[in-house]
Amino acid sequence: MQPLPDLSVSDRLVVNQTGFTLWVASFRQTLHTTPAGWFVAAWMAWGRVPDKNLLLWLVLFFAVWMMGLLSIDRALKDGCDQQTHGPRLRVMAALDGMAWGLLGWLLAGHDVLLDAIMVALLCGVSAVNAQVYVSYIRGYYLQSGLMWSISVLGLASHANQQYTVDLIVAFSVFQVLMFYHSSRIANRVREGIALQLSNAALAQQLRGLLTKVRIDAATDALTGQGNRRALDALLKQQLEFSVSTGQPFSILMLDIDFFKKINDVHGHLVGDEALRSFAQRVREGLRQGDVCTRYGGEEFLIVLPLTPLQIALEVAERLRLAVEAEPLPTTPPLAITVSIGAATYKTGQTVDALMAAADSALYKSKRSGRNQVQS
Ligand SMILES: Nc1nc2c(ncn2[C@@H]2O[C@H](COP(=O)(O)OP(=O)(O)OP(=O)(O)O)[C@@H](O)[C@H]2O)c(=O)[nH]1
Repeated sequence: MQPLPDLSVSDRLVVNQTGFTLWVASFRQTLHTTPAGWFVAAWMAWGRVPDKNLLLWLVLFFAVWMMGLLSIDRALKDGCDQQTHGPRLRVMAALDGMAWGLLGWLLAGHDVLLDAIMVALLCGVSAVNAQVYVSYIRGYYLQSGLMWSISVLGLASHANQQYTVDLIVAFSVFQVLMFYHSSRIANRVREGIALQLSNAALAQQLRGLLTKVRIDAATDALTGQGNRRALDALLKQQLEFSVSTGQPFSILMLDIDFFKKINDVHGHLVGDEALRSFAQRVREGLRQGDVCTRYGGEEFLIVLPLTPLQIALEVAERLRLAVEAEPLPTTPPLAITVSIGAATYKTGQTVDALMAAADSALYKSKRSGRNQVQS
């Protein structure tokens, strides 16, 4: 069998494990057809071989068959780990091959018709198994190899009859061809599994990247809060919700007072740190469902779902006090204040009109001396 191209050791393990799992499931399926094989064998052999031998073979095969089913069910229940269940299931495959081989041994040398039908039956078993074991080809070599060698040994013990030699040659040619073709098909199947696995891994990686891109596209890089894009989507959503349910919602527009001075005195890096720290303090002062976004520069916009104006003013005042209460933990610590404009959605209003209302309330706060809340 050709080695698979471009597979790492771990990829190879995953491909082997997947192939093994597929084989176990198919192995279980095919065991359902085994009793049909017994029926054909018993019908052929009846009256030609001693009943005792035939019954012994049936009992032995039935035991192997039952053990096989139980082992497979146990493996499937346990998640089919190849390391754990591989050895036992390989033994089952070997016993299965031996049981069929024993049939060949038992029936060989009686008469030309019986032997020919028996070889045809074993070729059929081999052909079926070539498909069943296609994702786990080593199991096929084991199962059919044993079946072929034991039955051929049986036929060879009657090699004084010319037809048994012919049957040995025919069966051997058939088996070699089956091995050759099934190994090539198995290789294609393994390549298919490898391709599917790498596609699935790629799809998962892409899904992860897409989620990250979506989050990044809606997040302000400096403060980690929602950005303008997220705000627009959120406001649209809130407005639709409010229209359909009649529930109020409010927005708060926050602007740090004299922020320019911070940049001028301490530099832009400290200004950036102050923005991060301010955003965090605001975030900490909000309920779970409230959303803080960076509107632009040192302006932030908070969306308060299901909130009437009265409550919005209380939230705003609480935030204003929290900002004023202690300096931001920047280096150096900065004592700042914030002006806030509040507005509540009125039926029929557009998003732009609502924003304009909050903006003019903020302007009023600035005009009235800053560090206050207006609506
Ligand atoms: N460090 C930093 N500064 C920013 C950022 N975005 C905007 N700014 C600065 O924020 C300042 C805003 O100044 P102004 O609009 O004059 O407002 P202000 O000084 O806060 O005064 P009032 O708003 O009237 O109280 C400007 O100096 C901007 O450069 C940023 O991302 N990082």
